Amino acid sequence: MSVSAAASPARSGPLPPAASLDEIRALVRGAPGPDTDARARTEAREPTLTKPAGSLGRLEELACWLATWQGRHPPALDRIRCVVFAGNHGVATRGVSVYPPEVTHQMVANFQAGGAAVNQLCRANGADLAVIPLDLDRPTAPFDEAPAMTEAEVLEALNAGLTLDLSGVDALIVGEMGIGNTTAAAALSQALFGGTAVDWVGRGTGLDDNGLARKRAVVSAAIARHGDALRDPLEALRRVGGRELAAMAGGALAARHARVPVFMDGFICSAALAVWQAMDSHGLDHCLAAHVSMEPGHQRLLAALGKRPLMTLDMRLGEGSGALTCLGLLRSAVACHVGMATFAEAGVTDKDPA
Ligand SMILES: O=C(O)c1ccc[n+]([C@@H]2O[C@H](COP(=O)([O-])O)[C@@H](O)[C@H]2O)c1
Ligand SMILES: Cc1cc2nc[nH]c2cc1C
Repeated sequence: MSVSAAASPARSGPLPPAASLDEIRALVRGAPGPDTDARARTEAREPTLTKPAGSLGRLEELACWLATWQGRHPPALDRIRCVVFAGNHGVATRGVSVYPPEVTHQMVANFQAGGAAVNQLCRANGADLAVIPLDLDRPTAPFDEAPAMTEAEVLEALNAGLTLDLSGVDALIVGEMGIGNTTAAAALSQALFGGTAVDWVGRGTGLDDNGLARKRAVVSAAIARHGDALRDPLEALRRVGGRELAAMAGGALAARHARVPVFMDGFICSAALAVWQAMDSHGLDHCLAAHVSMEPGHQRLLAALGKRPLMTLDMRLGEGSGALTCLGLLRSAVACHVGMATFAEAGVTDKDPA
């Protein structure tokens, strides 16, 4: 009874690395928009399926959104790629995390050995995993004192995501690991959306009240230190972001160009990708908020981005874990849209047209 499959559009290979931040800006300006034909075909099929109109709630919207941003009808979620980027942060020396920076390296080894949450969640939810450590022996500069990265460094990190090969991939999850990176996410969120450190800074991996006060002071000092330079979103990413944040942003931009929807994970992932929406109000239209994390800044950030999370699971792990956990829901949306019989096929009487 399933809808007949339309030929998938040919996927081009990976994008070449950008040679400058201006080339990144040009990729944002030239990003493809929604596929209105695929959207129209999904919207036309949905009311013919054997259920009361609207009764599958958000699953109906999800099927339509997936088709729109995959650029094909019917949508598919057979091949999900999760890429976890890891980076180290100079700001981690400021007492802003309860874990020491060497945990980043140690967790990368754990990912590679298959022992982390992300490994189990990829297996349980049918996603493949790539782990990309980014210069772990070269932490970024402490950004309350100096820009976290040089232009060459942020470009290299952006390119780690931009050059991902997404051929044949139906959706992308970008995850991260980096001790200290909730401080970077808070500073970047404040740079992009305003407010105060109290609005954006949370306890991360578990700070006590003194630690929280210290972390707020570090973020406030960074915002004051960089001042008006933070008005340019890419410059904000360079000054108060981190390598794994830049790489996740690069991955989401590559996905837009490859017509691959992105399922956003927690606070750090959302802050990194927010750079594209700060540059272009439609820059994250191909990205969906899978869950809202316990880090309080995440709720505020999703509100600023106009995104309603699919689930609230009280998670605050990172690694792409929240997005991976939502895959069953997304696959449910596709399965119903693709596999259900229509009223005509099943001989079920439809409601009277109003
Ligand atoms: O995804 C989230 O919302 C999230 C919230 C709190 C912590 N984390 C993870 O914890 C690490 C950062 O925490 P912290 O306290 O060192 O800044 C980093 O590796 C993240 O993946 C992740
Ligand atoms: C152990 C550990 C695992 C993580 N995974 C993502 N962030 C993390 C932070 C810590 C501390």
